[in-house]
Order: sequence, then structure tokens, then C-alpha cells
Amino acid sequence: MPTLYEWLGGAPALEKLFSRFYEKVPDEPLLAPLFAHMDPHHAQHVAAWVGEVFGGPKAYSSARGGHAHMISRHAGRAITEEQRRRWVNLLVDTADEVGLPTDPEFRASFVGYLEWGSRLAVVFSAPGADTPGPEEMPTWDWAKPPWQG
Ligand code: HEM
Repeated sequence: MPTLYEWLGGAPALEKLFSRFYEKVPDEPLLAPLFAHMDPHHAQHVAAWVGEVFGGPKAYSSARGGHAHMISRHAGRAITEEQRRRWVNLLVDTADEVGLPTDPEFRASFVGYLEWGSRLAVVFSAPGADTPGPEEMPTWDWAKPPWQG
């Protein structure tokens, strides 16, 4: 069974997805203020995170410090539901634009992860929220196995 990482095209496909996504963010009034000072390599960092979660190489935990670091980058940002929804919608639009696989099984798993992760980002970014201590990197797998004729 291929991993989600392999199925979507590996690191090049994820880097293309997130580079394009963060190119568009400054034009989104709801999102632009949150990302006004983002690290110039932010797109690559998020691509490495998602790749590792989807079964790819441990690129995020070896280079960026893993789960605790990712949580700390959201802490205190008070992400609203409207911002979360815009982030997810824009990323799904960008997935179509850059040609990520459109098969039902892949998209169900992909969007399931975006919903889960983005809702956690809202929880952990709330003012005064308790942030968890160091934890294993999460992993994400097929909601339904890919159909292969
Ligand atoms: C599945 C959902 C999400 C994933 C996988 C994700 C992933 C990440 C990662 C890995 C980082 C840290 C990058 C680094 O190592 O420096 C990060 C930072 C950040 N994320 Fe998220 N994120 C998600 C949802 C969201 C949402 C919904 C928002 C807001 C609408 C958001 C806003 C931010 C911001 C503002 C930063 C800091 C950017 C900077 O200034 O460098 N994230 N995210």
C-alpha cells in the first residue's frame, strides 16, 4: 500500500503546493495579518511537516524539532474559525490548481487531515491555552484504501 506521501507525489508535490499557497496568502485579507512576518522558508517547513505526517521522511522532526516546535509556532495567535476555514478552503483550491490527485480516497484522507490539524491549531492558538509537552509526531493514513484497478 503506498503512503499518502507517495501517492500525492512526495516532497516536490508538497513543496509546490505550499509555495503556491503561501504566495497567495498576502492577497487574503483574513489571513494576511497572521502571516505578515512568516519565515521566508515557511512553505518548505510546512511541506516537510505534512510529508512526515503522511508517511514520508522524518524531515520536520530532524530539522525543526518535531511536534512541540510546530505547536509553539501557533501558540498565542488566536486563530479564529473564519481564518481556519479560509486557510483550509484556500489550501484545497491550491491542491486543485497544482494538480494534487483528485481521486475520492486521496481527497477524503487529505481533507480529513486538514480539518483535524486546523481545528487543533485553533485550540492551541487560543489565548491562555494549555499546550501539550513534547509528543510523538502525528501520523495520518488512508481513511479508505486507494482504489487501484
Ligand atoms: C493541518 C493544519 C496545519 C498544519 C499542518 C500547520 C503547520 C504548521 C507548521 C509546521 C508550522 C511551523 C513551521 C516552522 O517550523 O516554523 C506552522 C506555523 C504557523 N501556522 Fe500553521 N498549520 C496548520 C494550520 C494553521 C492554520 C489554520 C493557521 C491560521 C489560519 C495557521 C497559522 C500558522 C502561523 C501564523 C504560523 C507561524 C508562521 C510564521 O510566522 O513563521 N496554521 N504551521
